[in-house]
Amino acid sequence: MSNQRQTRSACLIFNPVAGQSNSEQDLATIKSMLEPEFDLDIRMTTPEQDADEIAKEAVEQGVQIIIASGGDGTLSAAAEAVVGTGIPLGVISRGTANAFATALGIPATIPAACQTILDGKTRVVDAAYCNGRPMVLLAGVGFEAETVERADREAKNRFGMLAYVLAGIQELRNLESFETRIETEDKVITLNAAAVTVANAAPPTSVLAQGPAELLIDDGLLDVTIVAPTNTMSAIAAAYNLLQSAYSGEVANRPDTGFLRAKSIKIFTNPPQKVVVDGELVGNTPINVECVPGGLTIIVPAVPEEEATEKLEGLPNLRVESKKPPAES
Ligand SMILES: Nc1ncnc2c1ncn2[C@@H]1O[C@H](COP(=O)(O)OP(=O)(O)OP(=O)(O)O)[C@@H](O)[C@H]1O
Repeated sequence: MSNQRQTRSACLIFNPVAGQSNSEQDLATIKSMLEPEFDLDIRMTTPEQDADEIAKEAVEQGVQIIIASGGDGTLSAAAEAVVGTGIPLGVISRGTANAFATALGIPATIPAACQTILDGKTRVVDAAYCNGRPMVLLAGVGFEAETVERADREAKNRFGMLAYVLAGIQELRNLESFETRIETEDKVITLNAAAVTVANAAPPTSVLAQGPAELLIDDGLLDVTIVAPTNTMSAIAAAYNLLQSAYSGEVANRPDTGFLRAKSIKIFTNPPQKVVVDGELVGNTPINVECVPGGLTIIVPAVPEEEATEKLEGLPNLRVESKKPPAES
């Protein structure tokens, strides 16, 4: 094959143990689609060297595009490393939850994600810094952090997405509220809460981020959702209401749920609470989250993802045949 069409250089960061699929097959598919168009420098993550380190190295070496392929951990780490660099990030999601791709409107299948990268349409969106650390999706204080800690690797391998749900249900039993002080650029709010989430972008399944009707990723602002149920039953009802808000585009309207929008958010709690940033436990409160308008350049579908009305691809023994239109009588 001639190399004439290989014009763009791209670093492909690939986690060989992400998700539950066959990673050799996944890599072969990615290579077959991208190699005709890109000069691909493929780098595997290892337990010692994660996507963050590899992406930073590639940025220093002046790579044109970074493509990350793995679960949410790999994708978030690579995205965080390119915040503020202007280097476009391509995303090929192969994880358990695929929250990152869903939040950014990137298709979840490997062929569709590769096609998106080949089409090469970029979109400049916001990012954020949480305690000085880059953040792309959200920071969770309290409940969400406890849930992430519970959904460990072994459980994720066994149960996939269900691991998070099971962890969430277990956590609901120990629901505890804490004193919270939220400071924005123009307000100081004090209240009791069980979960406070600061989101730049979030998939609908990040229920605790769904207070507002819609999370805008390019408005220069962050969305705070506060959930303050007083018992397990109202926690379940609040979560259900938030899930509805995510899918219906209406604001959460229960008295134990609140939301606000700001550019800069400080959160103090008593007692200190665990904090998760983009799915990873990073420490305890207090946190200071600052929006970075236009901080991330992401490769997105040329036509925004429509709600699929049909999806059959991947089903065992699949065969689809077109029927002849019925003869007019
Ligand atoms: N070659 C490797 N061998 C073993 N572990 C690895 C390797 N490369 C990366 N890891 C580990 O994989 C984890 C990141 O996994 P990633 O988020 O990509 O997938 P996942 O856990 O399947 O997805 P999700 O977060 O969506 O559940 C990190 O903890 C990292 O240390």
